[in-house]
Amino acid sequence: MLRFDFSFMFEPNVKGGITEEEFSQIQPTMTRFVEEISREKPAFVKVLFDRNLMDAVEDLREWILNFDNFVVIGIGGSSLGAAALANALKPFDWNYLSKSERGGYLRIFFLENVDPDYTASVLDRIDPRYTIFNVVSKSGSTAECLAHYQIIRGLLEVRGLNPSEHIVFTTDPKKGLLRRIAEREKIVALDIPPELGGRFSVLSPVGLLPAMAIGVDIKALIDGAKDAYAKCVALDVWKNPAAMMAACHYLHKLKGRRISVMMPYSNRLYTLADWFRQLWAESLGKKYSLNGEEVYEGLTPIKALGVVDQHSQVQLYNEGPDDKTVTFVEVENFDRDILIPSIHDDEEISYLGGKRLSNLLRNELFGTERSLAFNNRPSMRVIFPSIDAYELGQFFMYYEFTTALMGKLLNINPYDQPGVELGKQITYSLMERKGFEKMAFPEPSKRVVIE
Ligand SMILES: O=P(O)(O)OC[C@H]1O[C@](O)(CO)[C@@H](O)[C@@H]1O
Repeated sequence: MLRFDFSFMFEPNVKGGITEEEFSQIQPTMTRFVEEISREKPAFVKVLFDRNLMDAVEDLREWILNFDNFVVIGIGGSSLGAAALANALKPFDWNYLSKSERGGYLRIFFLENVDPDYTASVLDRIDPRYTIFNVVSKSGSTAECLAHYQIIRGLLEVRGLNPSEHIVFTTDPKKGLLRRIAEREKIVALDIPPELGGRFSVLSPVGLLPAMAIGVDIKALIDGAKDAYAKCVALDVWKNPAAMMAACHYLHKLKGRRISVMMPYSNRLYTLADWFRQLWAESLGKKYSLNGEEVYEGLTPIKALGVVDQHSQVQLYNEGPDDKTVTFVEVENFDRDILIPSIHDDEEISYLGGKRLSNLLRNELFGTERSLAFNNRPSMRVIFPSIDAYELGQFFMYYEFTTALMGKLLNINPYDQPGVELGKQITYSLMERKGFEKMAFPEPSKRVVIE
């Protein structure tokens, strides 16, 4: 099981940390909110116990494994979870390996951003004859996804390939354009439960299908999440990692620490921080409270990579404004390790000889953690005994539950994202989408441009 170390979130370990009194005051509230959420059973919990969703993915296994390439076409919650899984659970050279070296599983590519250079370079790398395109969109109307969908449709058409043999949708079970096209053209379509938000959907077919295609043990993923959920509903806050994380981040927010840095000391877990960023930002950044008051609430998620960002960000974390909490993500056992040979006796280098690279990485984490504590900057650690599907499943569940608790503490709705719509509508207007012609939007009356 993942472990959590909150020591440096608290006094006396960190001056200005959480006091015992502050924590005991919030404990009854945390217990009440844990009870409420376990009673409410939000969609991200229900999805774990919906066997049909997993079966629908498993039913496609034989078909999917015929292909060589799996291309995820989606953005935000429709791609970040799958990208985090692929990056964490597959070696960095996965796409360069042969099919037999991949154990019969597929290469994986992501078409998220509509950057033509990037999209073209991905399409250069895949032969559509041996490719399955997974078009993932809960709403079925996201412009980036639909643009990429039409591009690959065009590609299949010029190759005389049948779209229903190379495309699988993941979308709303009833609503939206993709569902309509699926019915019209008999294209296979997996369901995203209607009440499940994109950023909470990694443990649904949104994440499970790509994960299966690259050989991830999706049952272990769900089992990890279920075992974490069992801890998330513990009423004793001291035994409940999600309640502890929410209480600590909330109490530090009250102390002015609104910025949440996630700093994995692992390249494989770095993309998890991207998934966390959407979850935290889109769930907690809300203009209105549940009572309709203007609150402009939210905590700002920032990602950093250990140890690389020790050499770029830590100066700020230690000596800049005291407005952050840092979450280190530690790996205890890496799949591989390297012994540093002793080449020179010079004092500046000899101490590294005979040591393991993982040893250096871990001591760098501890060094940074202690330097923050020395500067009275709070931090916590999430500890992965190793990196596998079971642990990833836990991580997703702990953070989804923590986010739900933060929504209660901040008195906002963590499941909607009204603030993303205006930008989309202005884009529709600029792209001359029917019905958006009259969109008025602010133009700078005073232009300040340096040519
Ligand atoms: O799955 P969809 O509906 O294409 O949306 C993709 C993403 O866009 C958002 O709606 C934000 O614009 C996210 O909430 C969502 O994860």
